[in-house]
Amino acid sequence: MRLTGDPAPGTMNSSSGSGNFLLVPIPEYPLLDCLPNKTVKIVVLGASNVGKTALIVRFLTKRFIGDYEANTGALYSRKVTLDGEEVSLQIQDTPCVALQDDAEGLYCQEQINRSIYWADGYVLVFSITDHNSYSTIQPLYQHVRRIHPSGNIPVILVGNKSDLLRARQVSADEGETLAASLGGVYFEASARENHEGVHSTFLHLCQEVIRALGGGNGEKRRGGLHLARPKSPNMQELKRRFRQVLSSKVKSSTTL
Ligand SMILES: Nc1nc2c(ncn2[C@@H]2O[C@H](COP(=O)(O)OP(=O)(O)OP(=O)(O)O)[C@@H](O)[C@H]2O)c(=O)[nH]1
Repeated sequence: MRLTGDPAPGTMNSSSGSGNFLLVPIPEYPLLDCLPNKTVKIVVLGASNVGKTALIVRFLTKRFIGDYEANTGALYSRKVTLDGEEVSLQIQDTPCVALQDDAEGLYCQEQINRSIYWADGYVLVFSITDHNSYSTIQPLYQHVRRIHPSGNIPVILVGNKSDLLRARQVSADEGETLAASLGGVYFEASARENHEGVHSTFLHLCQEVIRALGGGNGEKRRGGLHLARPKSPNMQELKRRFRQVLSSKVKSSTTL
């Protein structure tokens, strides 16, 4: 989901009256500031209501948010320190995916396909309280594979809402078995109750991505379907600002 009344992609609303609502801005920085060869692009994917937005927000802000509106796919940018080195991290939230009636194919918006193509690493999320959301993971992974048919795909599987043990429909064993079949690691997490668990989950994936990229983005796999980078409002805004800066530079150099 998208944050209610999100004033600008990449920032958090600061005017909501909800007690549960987060008031802390997520710092955004221009693409030009991205560290060369040190940009990690992650996409968070999963069925409806599993806690994709809640996990991202928890990771970036240490806070849990309760109020949302439908997710339109915000992109969050952050600098993080990994193993003592600064890395530019971009995390793409996505609208939900759903299984088709035959339970094999996926309803997956074009915007999500773009995000999958763009990303270096994948957080596949289900809710431990919703077996259907677990069932979407395997087809979802196959879908990612179709877009990136060759190469290593850094992926982690997250069983969210681990605070709701009494409502559990998916066992930890099922999570681990599925993660192993995808070639990733399984994490159980609670965006609601535990920041540390969520934090180490995302950091693990960042490290996997850096390893897979071999320290440089230039080597990124290119075998798959060619799709443009996702057009999140955040990216549009950054492009607009970039154009603005360029045109002001041109103007000032021509007036000299
Ligand atoms: N108990 C509990 N509730 C959670 C947790 N994470 C998220 N929720 C709640 O689950 C609901 C869905 O969370 P979202 O983060 O919006 O889920 P989403 O996957 O982005 O949802 P879509 O927009 O439908 O794709 C919200 O009511 C959250 O408050 C969790 O760890 N524990």
